[in-house]
Amino acid sequence: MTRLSLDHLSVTLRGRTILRDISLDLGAGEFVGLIGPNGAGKTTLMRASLGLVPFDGQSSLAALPATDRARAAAWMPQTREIAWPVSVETVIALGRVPYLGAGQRLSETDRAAVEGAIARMGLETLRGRTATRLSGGEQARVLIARALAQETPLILADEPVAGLDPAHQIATMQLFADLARQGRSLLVSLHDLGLAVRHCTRLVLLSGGRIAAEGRPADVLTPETLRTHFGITAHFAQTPDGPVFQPLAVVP
Ligand SMILES: Nc1ncnc2c1ncn2[C@@H]1O[C@H](COP(=O)(O)OP(=O)(O)OP(=O)(O)O)[C@@H](O)[C@H]1O
Repeated sequence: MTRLSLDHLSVTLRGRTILRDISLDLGAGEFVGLIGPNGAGKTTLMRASLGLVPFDGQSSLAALPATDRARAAAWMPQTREIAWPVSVETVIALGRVPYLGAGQRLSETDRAAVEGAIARMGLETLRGRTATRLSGGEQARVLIARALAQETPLILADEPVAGLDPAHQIATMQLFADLARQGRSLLVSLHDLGLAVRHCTRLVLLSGGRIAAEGRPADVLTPETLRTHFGITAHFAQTPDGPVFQPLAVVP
């Protein structure tokens, strides 16, 4: 089952071509890591997929009416700003808005989704706190919980683990991998290639606005790819604890 289908998608902003001819399908059960150097076009690709920036070509998601889109995909943007000084619980409950009629209160189902998201992100002790007064990493976890509460088949997240401490980074990546195993689909941009290699089912490498490589993590992060697109060398080994990836040096 395809959850997102991009067909020859291109984006031009202020006369500059940012993305060229991107075709990509995301199926049920896939946890796809979108990787690439700064400015490669990762954010733009996710925003265009959602219909948040104009594009040429096709996005199955952007083609949906707004309410259907909000029930099909949850979006966690890179900017973590929470605008209003409301409780953590209230921010997370905003994930249920796509299911509520005008003025309608949360149903039992909505409340269960909010509770599930709070538990999954370990936010029980923060639920009553004012969201704007949390640390950056805590706010990020609240916004991931809001996306989880939306209970969509597809989640798009822009650098969701940036700024989280190691335990929460690993826990969040494991949670995403679990969601994929349960049949959900995730498209997540990541700079931490070590986490990407360990947890993603597929990597898509964007470079210069094009897909430069895609496939199983070990097949994408070759020495040649790392040198050409990231300008680094790295140590990459299969170990009894799973794949281990460590960037080593910048290529002169
Ligand atoms: N509104 C805009 N107008 C003009 N150029 C833009 C606009 N938004 C993004 N760009 C440019 O598009 C390119 C891709 O940006 P994008 O944010 O998609 O990259 P990214 O891969 O997510 O980068 P990073 O890893 O640094 O977050 C950059 O060169 C950026 O300057």
